[in-house]
Amino acid sequence: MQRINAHLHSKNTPPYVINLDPAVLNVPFESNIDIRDSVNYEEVMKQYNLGPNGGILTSLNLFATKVDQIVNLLEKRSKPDPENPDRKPIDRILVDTPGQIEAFVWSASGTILLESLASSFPTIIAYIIDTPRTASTSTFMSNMLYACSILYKTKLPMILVFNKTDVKDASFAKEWMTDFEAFQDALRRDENSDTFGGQEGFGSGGSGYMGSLLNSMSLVLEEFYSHLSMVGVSSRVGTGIDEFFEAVEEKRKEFLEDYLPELERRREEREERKKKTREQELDKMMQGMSVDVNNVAEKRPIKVTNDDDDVDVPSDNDDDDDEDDETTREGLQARYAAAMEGKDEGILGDASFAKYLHMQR
Ligand SMILES: Nc1nc2c(ncn2[C@@H]2O[C@H](COP(=O)(O)OP(=O)(O)OP(=O)(O)O)[C@@H](O)[C@H]2O)c(=O)[nH]1
Repeated sequence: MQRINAHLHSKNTPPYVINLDPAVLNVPFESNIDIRDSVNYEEVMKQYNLGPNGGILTSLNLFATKVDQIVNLLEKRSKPDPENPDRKPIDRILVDTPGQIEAFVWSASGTILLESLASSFPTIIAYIIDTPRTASTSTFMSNMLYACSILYKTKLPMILVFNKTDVKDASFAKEWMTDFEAFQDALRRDENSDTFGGQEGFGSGGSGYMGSLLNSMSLVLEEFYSHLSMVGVSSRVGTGIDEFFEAVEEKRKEFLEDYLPELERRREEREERKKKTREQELDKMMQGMSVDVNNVAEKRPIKVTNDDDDVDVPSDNDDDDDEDDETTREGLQARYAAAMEGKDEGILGDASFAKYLHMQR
């Protein structure tokens, strides 16, 4: 983050920076929006009696309730400001996610935040890999599987960024991703020397199980590699950063050409599904309610205390009965429809979020 932020500043195109890691102590760059300003991670852990990961997840959930405000702000900042013509509109937004990848990728709030961003801006995932720790065939494969799961979960264009190339060159990774035979050779080497997990891993050569598993997985991943861009960088030294931005540009085009139409199709499908469920629920609810209303009306007639008032008192022989019921039902229907669409903040806003939090706990 610091390196790409500094790079963009040096090109005189400062980015808009968002920090989504509630647990980070210090960040060596300035954020425009910082989750830590809105949510106190330690307080969240105390109040909800959570451990570190639960604390991060709940902080993200709390922050996700502000996503509309954030996207509105970003949209405003990405256009010229007539009141402040000297201010340059932002053209890049950097979002730093928590190191605990699963807390972001597999949580409802992570999905909400990503989908909201992607529905307003071309959004790209950069998956940062610690190259020296990915040099053995098994750690490489684990990393690729993780990246693959993120790609399929987020359905957004992805760049694999092999970092720390000042310590270990990433050419081996490129070779393994493009040449199946080269990976096979490396696999055989690791198998023979009993170094499947590399320095930090484990030795399990001899059983043949690991070898054949990795072999099959590398075949499966061939298709996955074809959808990715791969760059080697050193954040420390600054090498490969230009290639990183070239990959970003390539993926931005891909987002607009391939992902955006797909995103819109999925959104329409979801809206249609939501509408159908809403109508079905509404129907069920109104059926139940009209039964109740009739029961109550029969047993307890409305008590009129002031005869002078022009009150329409329903009675057994009142011809307007059906029409009145219909009007009440329509009125209620409209109000419930509004509430279920989330237009009535009072009914669904906080209550549904409280329920959601409860479910998460
Ligand atoms: N040698 C070398 N070290 C690096 C490089 N980039 C980062 N580091 C070191 O790797 C460590 C972790 O870097 P961070 O930037 O904190 O990593 P991060 O991905 O933000 O970590 P979390 O999001 O908290 O998981 C630090 O000690 C960095 O100095 C690099 O290009 N080369």
